[in-house]
Amino acid sequence: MSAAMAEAAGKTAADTVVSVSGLTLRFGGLVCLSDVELALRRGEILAVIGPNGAGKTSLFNSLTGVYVPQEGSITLTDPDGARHPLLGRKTHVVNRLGMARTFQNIRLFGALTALENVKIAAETRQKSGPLGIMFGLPHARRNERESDRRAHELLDFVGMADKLNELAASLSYGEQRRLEIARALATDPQVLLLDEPAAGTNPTEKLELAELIKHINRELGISVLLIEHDMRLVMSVADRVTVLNFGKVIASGTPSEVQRNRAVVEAYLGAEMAHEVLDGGDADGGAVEGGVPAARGEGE
Ligand SMILES: Nc1ncnc2c1ncn2[C@@H]1O[C@H](COP(=O)(O)OP(=O)(O)OP(=O)(O)O)[C@@H](O)[C@H]1O
Repeated sequence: MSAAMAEAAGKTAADTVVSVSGLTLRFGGLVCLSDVELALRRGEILAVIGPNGAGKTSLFNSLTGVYVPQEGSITLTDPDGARHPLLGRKTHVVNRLGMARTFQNIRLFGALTALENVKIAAETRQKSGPLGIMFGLPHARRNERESDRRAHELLDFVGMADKLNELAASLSYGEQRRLEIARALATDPQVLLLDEPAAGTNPTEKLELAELIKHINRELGISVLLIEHDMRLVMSVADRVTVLNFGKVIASGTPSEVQRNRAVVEAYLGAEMAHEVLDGGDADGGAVEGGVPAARGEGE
């Protein structure tokens, strides 16, 4: 292979940061994910949407080592083209390789401050163990200063510089979601997986969140995989959308393409409504916006 060809091949490999192929996950007789194909391109925001129970969180759990699907492959590719198979890897290994996530149900240390929550995550990137810290070894003190600096920087980045010393449990829902994002960023990921980051937030917080997601993507160059029910948020931030229904990918494309995709509209609204929406019938009362429901209530 010529140098130019090798470079071109390398470039192609590096263009996709996470590639999922033939992924099948079963729980007993229940097929939760079925032959899922998905590619997250480097530098993009890809939304994964689908009705309740479609398999979105199970996909995230599979990507981050919480679940081990029976079939298929998940590959993370570094910017230099190095490829890491992720299937069956432990969650902390997946994280160290560059995948960080937030959770549908916020998981913070409620009794610790915002700063401490982020520092703990930053420290997972460092090598000094508890003994180094206990004996106050110079490298441990340096690391402590570094994680402190990084935590300040990230809390500032997510707009929480004035909340450093507040206990996580005392923060508003929107602030807790931001804190979770800062904590995920502290592990220096190349991919950020956000599981329903807008759940429980108010309209102003949703707008701020959309800005933050775009900011993370553009300023930090982090590729984002986003599960979200709020279609306005999805449509405003996603470069592309992949749609799951009953564990299967039923569509992939730009937001406007999937919004008008018949299989997608049927999955959300049923065949009859889809006919009315897509074929010019009376959609009745503005419950839909361009096909897919504009936003769904919390806790669905
Ligand atoms: N550990 C498990 N054991 C058994 N079944 C599971 C498990 N995890 C998920 N499932 C099932 O897999 C299916 C997909 O669930 P999942 O939570 O991934 O859907 P989702 O698209 O994230 O839904 P939602 O939008 O409601 O969060 C559901 O039927 C769920 O009950």
